[in-house]
Amino acid sequence: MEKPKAQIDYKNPVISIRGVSKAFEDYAVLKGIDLDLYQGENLVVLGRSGTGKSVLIKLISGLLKPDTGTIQVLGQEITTISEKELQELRIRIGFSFQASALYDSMTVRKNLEFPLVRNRKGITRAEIDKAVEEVLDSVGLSQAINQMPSELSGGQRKRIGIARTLILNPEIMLYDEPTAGLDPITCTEINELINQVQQQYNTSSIIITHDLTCAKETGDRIAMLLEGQFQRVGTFNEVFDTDDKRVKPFFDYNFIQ
Ligand SMILES: Nc1ncnc2c1ncn2[C@@H]1O[C@H](COP(=O)(O)OP(=O)(O)OP(=O)(O)O)[C@@H](O)[C@H]1O
Repeated sequence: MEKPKAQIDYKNPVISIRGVSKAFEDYAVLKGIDLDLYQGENLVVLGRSGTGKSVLIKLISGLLKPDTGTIQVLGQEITTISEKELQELRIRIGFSFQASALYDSMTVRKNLEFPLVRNRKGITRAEIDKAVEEVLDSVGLSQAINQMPSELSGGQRKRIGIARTLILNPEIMLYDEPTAGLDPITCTEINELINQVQQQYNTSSIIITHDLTCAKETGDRIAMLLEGQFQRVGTFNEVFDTDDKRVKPFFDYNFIQ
């Protein structure tokens, strides 16, 4: 799959992380990391299990505080803002987590309405219907509007989960393991959807994964987290064009071209 060319503003970071460290007890997970996510970019964070990818997402969303360093998100310093400012900022960020977290007892329509009704006070019935129809069309599942989540495949549930995030028009998307547990064809469809979202919604995204096909198909840049630091950052080919003994096996084991 050829990735469509994205409009990326490399002068405008929407997330800027500097010197961030995080330890639990005496176990140092992140050891002074620096990372920028640029406007319009898909940035893939790659790393083995337990390297701190989820900790990174929690730091960016303000669920965890770093021991040292600064984290600017959409121009605000997340480590020092108030709880109210943090709540407002989080509405501008879309979270697509491993478990799509749909409400099993609600139809697709109701699942999609939920974030709108909760976060957009005064929204009218007609506006809600229009937003639901538009977002379902974007993820290619208009026909599923009255279905229950249990009637959908894993890939379809993933799409609805992404739609539920997109309905609030987030400026930043955080995808945590978007292809986990999906078959290879469905993985490719989700990768295409991530690229389509980048184009259509002009989002800047961090995609956390250890799926190298996902990394290759979606990432404008890849940041490889190894031993608590981003050891390699660049395009897919730049990151893997190395004899680094910590990187090579990752490629050889995971990826068959
Ligand atoms: N709240 C916590 N308290 C103690 N240790 C934690 C906490 N959160 C994370 N850790 C530890 O930090 C390390 C990194 O965890 P993290 O969940 O970020 O890994 P990951 O890279 O996301 O892994 P995976 O790909 O398996 O999800 C792990 O060793 C984990 O045990």
